[in-house]
Amino acid sequence: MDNPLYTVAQIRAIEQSAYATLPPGTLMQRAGRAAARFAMELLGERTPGNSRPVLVLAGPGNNGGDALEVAANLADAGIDATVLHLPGRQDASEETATAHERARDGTVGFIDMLPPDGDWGLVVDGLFGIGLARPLEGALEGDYRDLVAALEALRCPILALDVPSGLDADTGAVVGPDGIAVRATHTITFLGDKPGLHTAAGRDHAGQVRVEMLEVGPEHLPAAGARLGSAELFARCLAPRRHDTHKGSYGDVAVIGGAHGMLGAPVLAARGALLGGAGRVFVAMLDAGPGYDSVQPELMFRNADDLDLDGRTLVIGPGMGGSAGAMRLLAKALDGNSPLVVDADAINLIGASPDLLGRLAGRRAPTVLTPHPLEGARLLGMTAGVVQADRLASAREMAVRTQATVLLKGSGTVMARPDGAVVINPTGNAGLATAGSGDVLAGICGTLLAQGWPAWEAAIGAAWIHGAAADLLVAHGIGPVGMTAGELPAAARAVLNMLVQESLG
Ligand SMILES: NC(=O)C1=CN([C@@H]2O[C@H](COP(=O)(O)OP(=O)(O)OC[C@H]3O[C@@H](n4cnc5c(N)ncnc54)[C@H](OP(=O)(O)O)[C@@H]3O)[C@@H](O)[C@H]2O)[C@H](O)CC1
Ligand SMILES: [K+]
Repeated sequence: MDNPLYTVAQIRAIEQSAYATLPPGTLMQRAGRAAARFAMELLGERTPGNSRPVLVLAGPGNNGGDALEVAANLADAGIDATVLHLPGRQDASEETATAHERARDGTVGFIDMLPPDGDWGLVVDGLFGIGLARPLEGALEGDYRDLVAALEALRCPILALDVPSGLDADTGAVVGPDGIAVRATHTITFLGDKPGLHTAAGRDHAGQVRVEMLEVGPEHLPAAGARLGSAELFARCLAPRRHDTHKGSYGDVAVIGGAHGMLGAPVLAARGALLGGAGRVFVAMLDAGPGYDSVQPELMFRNADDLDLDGRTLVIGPGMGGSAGAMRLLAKALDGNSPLVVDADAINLIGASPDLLGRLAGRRAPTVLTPHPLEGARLLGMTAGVVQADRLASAREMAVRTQATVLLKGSGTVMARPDGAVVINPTGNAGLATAGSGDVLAGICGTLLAQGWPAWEAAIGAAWIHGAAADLLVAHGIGPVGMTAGELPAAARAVLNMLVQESLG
């Protein structure tokens, strides 16, 4: 299944293209009907007239028009709908004015302010959609900010229309330096899915996302530059194992890292690589560390300077530090022909050295960079805040500069290629926000490269499997609170085996 993600500019183009072929108001009416159906699903099968009312927030633009259509449809279905309408300074569009009349003519109730003791069954957020032009403000401009803040105290589901109000649909950032945005439990988004619902603050604000195409056919849809990840994007790499194979059939991974005081990081990466299926996994330590891993004695420990790097997939950086020795090893790895995952301290070193950056950009073997936002910021010479303000653009820029596949970690991990293609990973949860989980991810990415996956599929697959492993742990009560990185490799192994099994049909 293809899951394209469209920019606001592309959604506007889809809207205009479809609009030209339809009577005025058709798309808004369809949006209103679809969202009212979704609202009724969320309300469950409660007896009409005997349930808590639905609060519908309608803003000044067409998002508000959608909301008024929802209210009219709910009222027609016998559901008690109350609208809080905050019109703007400008006249409403014709379709929004029509929706307003329809709601006024029916049994919809209108209120001017939020009652302090309101007991709602559901809130519908139709304040702003893709037309949000600036941060939500207080008294001077309609009290949007206070209204959204008041929603935080409610315990009922919140259904956002198109985009949670206050969120940037392109980037997933809350608009404004001290901005506020609706925290919806569900979002019904129109005419195509949007990247901002799936990355940065997007996942926390959008909740569960449903895409509603409003009966607009594929002839109106442009080519998407970004898509939402799915196992189908790497399905061609999932192969069942043959009987007549040996450990040499599944590749060697060498994890290079582990300076003094940071010996755990490469071990976690190596465990991820081993349980992800590599034939042999080495831990190449910079420091004189432990001789073996008592949890995973299959791992082979070596001194980093002594290990032959040829013919091995390398994961370089976990706990590596920034010593001259680390730099020398990194230069050697970058100059070689081994598939390579560049993580953690290795990224910091490259960020500080145009020479290393040049070596990286000149590589021909498969190369994946796995920065977290701060490492990515060092690579681009900016702050982590700027990286996070537009994660897709930042990841694309990193991919161009390094000529490598980039995997920018964070909620809604973003994979980018130098040609601009982007995938946002949909799996994972807050349990991954713990020390060492990035090391395991680098190890999983390395193991997939070692098993012959191309860089793009290895990055998408590693992010997906790592996130699904965390989801599996949560499903078993192991997290999100207290989930540890050491628990991820076994869960990732279970996910990978499930995927291979499913790929057999
Ligand atoms: N047109 C259709 O048939 C369909 C539209 N859909 C829905 O429409 C919205 C997009 O509608 P649009 O009117 O372009 O934009 P919004 O409703 O999101 O908001 C624009 C209005 O809001 C004002 N504005 C913007 N930011 C703020 C702010 N921070 N505070 C106060 N007011 C703000 C803006 O006024 P200006 O002063 O900036 O001119 C506009 O009045 C889309 O998201 C869909 O929900 C459906 O897709 C169906 C088809
Ligand atoms: K909205």
